[in-house]
Amino acid sequence: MALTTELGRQLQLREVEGLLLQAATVDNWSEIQNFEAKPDDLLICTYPKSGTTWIQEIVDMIEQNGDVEKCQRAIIQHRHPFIEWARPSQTSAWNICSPCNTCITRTFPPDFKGVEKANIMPSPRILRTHLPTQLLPPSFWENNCKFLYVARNAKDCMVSYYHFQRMNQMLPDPGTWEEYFETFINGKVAWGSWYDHVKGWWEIKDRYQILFLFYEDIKRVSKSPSEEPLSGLCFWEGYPEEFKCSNVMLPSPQDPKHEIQKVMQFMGKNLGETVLHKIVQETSFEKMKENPMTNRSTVPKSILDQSISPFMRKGTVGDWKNHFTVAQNERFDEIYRQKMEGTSINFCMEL
Ligand SMILES: Nc1ncnc2c1ncn2[C@@H]1O[C@H](COP(=O)(O)O)[C@@H](OP(=O)(O)O)[C@H]1O
Ligand SMILES: CCc1ccc(OS(=O)(=O)O)cc1
Repeated sequence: MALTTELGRQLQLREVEGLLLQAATVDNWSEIQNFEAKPDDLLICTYPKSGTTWIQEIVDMIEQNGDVEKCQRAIIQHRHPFIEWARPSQTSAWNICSPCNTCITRTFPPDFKGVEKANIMPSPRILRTHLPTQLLPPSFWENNCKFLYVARNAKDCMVSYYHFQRMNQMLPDPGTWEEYFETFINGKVAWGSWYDHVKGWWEIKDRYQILFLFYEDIKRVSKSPSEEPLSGLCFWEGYPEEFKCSNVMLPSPQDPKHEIQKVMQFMGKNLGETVLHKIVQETSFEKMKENPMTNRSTVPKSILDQSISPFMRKGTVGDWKNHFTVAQNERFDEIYRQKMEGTSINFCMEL
């Protein structure tokens, strides 16, 4: 009982092949590695905080042909099994009750492991993971499954992960922003280094059935001028100066449904313009923040404390500018250049 909640939080990560994962995941590692993928599985893959929930909702809306009611059937965490997810064992030392700070017998609501959920799910299955390529259960490669990878620029990812670790009682306390900056660039966070994760998936994208998307592209195209107020000055993010104007309707620089259309085609679906437009609207940050099936409001405060930071926090591109000092930005850019040397991947850091 002498363990503090803080120490309990630090104990929650352990290494597999040099990469930090949740202890409960490591405890179930052989079961996860032996997971049997099927040829018609679609696996949603992301580094944490890259827009997983967003792409899950987009994929589900496509799968359900734009039927909002059907997407309300369950919380998003239950719709697409998280294959490496396992609830920590209830008597583990780190299951210390956060309100009383002493009790270790507190029970979590029953939950199936990700692999168990996937095993009882009818095909075609849509699953999700944060695993890097080298730790993915081999059956996904053997069965030539489809992978949908979403990448987000490292700076915004770091900021989002920092706030997530502040509010997620199942992950280590991030410490100060300065401390977390070091932790993140050294890859000492759950699911490891952002650089290795993104590079790993990018490098194999042409060898397998991988649709590789960027958070920033989905964000950019998810905003259409027709949804903007028609009066007053318009300062649309991402628009060149000459497009900023007052009281007029302007053409969109890109089809707002472009990225969603790519996902639809990848999934082998064919939905009309009206349905695509509905999907764009229903998966906006504002809608998803209010939606109890996506905003994590059903997760107990003892796990996700949204009074510290909401799960649907900002949903923007470029929030890093509100966190990085000039010195941190320069240091980050230099480290980024070294770590990403030789890759052709390009990220947009602001819209
Ligand atoms: N519909 C949406 N549009 C834009 N961003 C979204 C979104 N839904 C979730 N997000 C953002 O995606 C991040 C969470 O990613 P994940 O689902 O992988 O955990 C959060 O970023 P921020 O913390 O920057 O706001 C969250 O706000
Ligand atoms: C593995 C730590 C973790 C991650 C996400 C959680 O909540 S949710 O699945 O995003 O609702 C909880 C714990």
